[in-house]
Amino acid sequence: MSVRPQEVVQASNSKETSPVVTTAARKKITIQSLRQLAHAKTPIAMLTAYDFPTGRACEAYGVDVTLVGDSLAQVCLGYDSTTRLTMDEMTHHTRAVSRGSTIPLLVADMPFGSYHASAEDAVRNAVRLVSEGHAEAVKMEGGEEIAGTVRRLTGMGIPVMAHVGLLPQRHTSLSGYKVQGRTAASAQGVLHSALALQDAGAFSIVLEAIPHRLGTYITSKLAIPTIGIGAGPGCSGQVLVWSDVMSTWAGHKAKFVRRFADVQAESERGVRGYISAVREGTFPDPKREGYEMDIAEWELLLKMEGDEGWSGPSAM
Ligand SMILES: Nc1nc(=O)c2c([nH]1)NC[C@@H]1CN(c3ccc(C(=O)N[C@@H](CCC(=O)O)C(=O)O)cc3)CN21
Ligand SMILES: CC(C)C(=O)C(=O)O
Repeated sequence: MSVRPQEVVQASNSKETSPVVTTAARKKITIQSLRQLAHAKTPIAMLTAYDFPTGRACEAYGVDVTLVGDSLAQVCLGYDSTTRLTMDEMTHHTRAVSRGSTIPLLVADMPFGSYHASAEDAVRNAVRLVSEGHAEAVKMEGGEEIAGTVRRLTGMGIPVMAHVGLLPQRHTSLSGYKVQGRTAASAQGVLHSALALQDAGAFSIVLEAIPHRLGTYITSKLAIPTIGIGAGPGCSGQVLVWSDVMSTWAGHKAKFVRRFADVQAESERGVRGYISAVREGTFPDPKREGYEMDIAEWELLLKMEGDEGWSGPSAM
């Protein structure tokens, strides 16, 4: 049925020295190989996934980093904000993605509220995403105020991807989803946050919705890879939400979104085609989509039921 992860790993067991990822031969993506990609100026491709098939697709088609983003709340679970997402939901979906994922680095978002109340809370919840969810790293939104938490988690061996710029979990206090770093003072704030988070041990950092010049500038000032979403081509890599890439998200389209496929149109074609065939009686076709029964057994059944000569419902 499906390609087993083991077979993919064996196929990639070549002696290549370059960490460059191809579909033919791929090695496990690690924090070290991401750093090598960034230093070689080979852009890193990160994409979100929310369940087993999307995790499998990221793996099979060559994504470097698979993110179980808390956009899960909106694009999969139908909540109006990422702040509704619970640890139970994030853990459940991360575990599903992990079943289809071995090669990409698997990162899970820390849900809103799961890392703010105390360092103990952050540790417990991050550990849960790793041990129960099978995530390899966690992502957290915030600046200097979460540096202590980042230090605590990295210190105990849980890799942290930081996230600065537009912080969707704070859309209420920020009065909406707004581009950040447009003034010199705001840009300096984003840069200093990024530096503080790198200093606290973050292995990579998402830059969301900031001017592209600032994305390039921050990337040049950091030793760790930057992953941009609406932060320009000068970042070490890019990330987008699966449902935006596939055109399956019917809600708001941010300026940074590019739709690379129209899965929505294909879904409509499939659903409408199925309904029409059912209503027209052309599905199922008993020859192609049905099962046969030995005629002697059939005659015997009719005899057992005292229904010899039965020739279908119209004869009743
Ligand atoms: N489908 C989807 N894609 C995402 O990228 C995404 C989610 N959902 N949900 C969680 C967060 C929310 N995100 C968002 C949401 C809206 C904007 C947005 O509308 N930005 C304005 C900026 C306007 C301005 O300040 O000038 C835009 O028009 O791009 C950006 C990021 C990113 N994340
Ligand atoms: C858009 C990415 C960076 C994210 O945080 C999410 O998917 O929630």
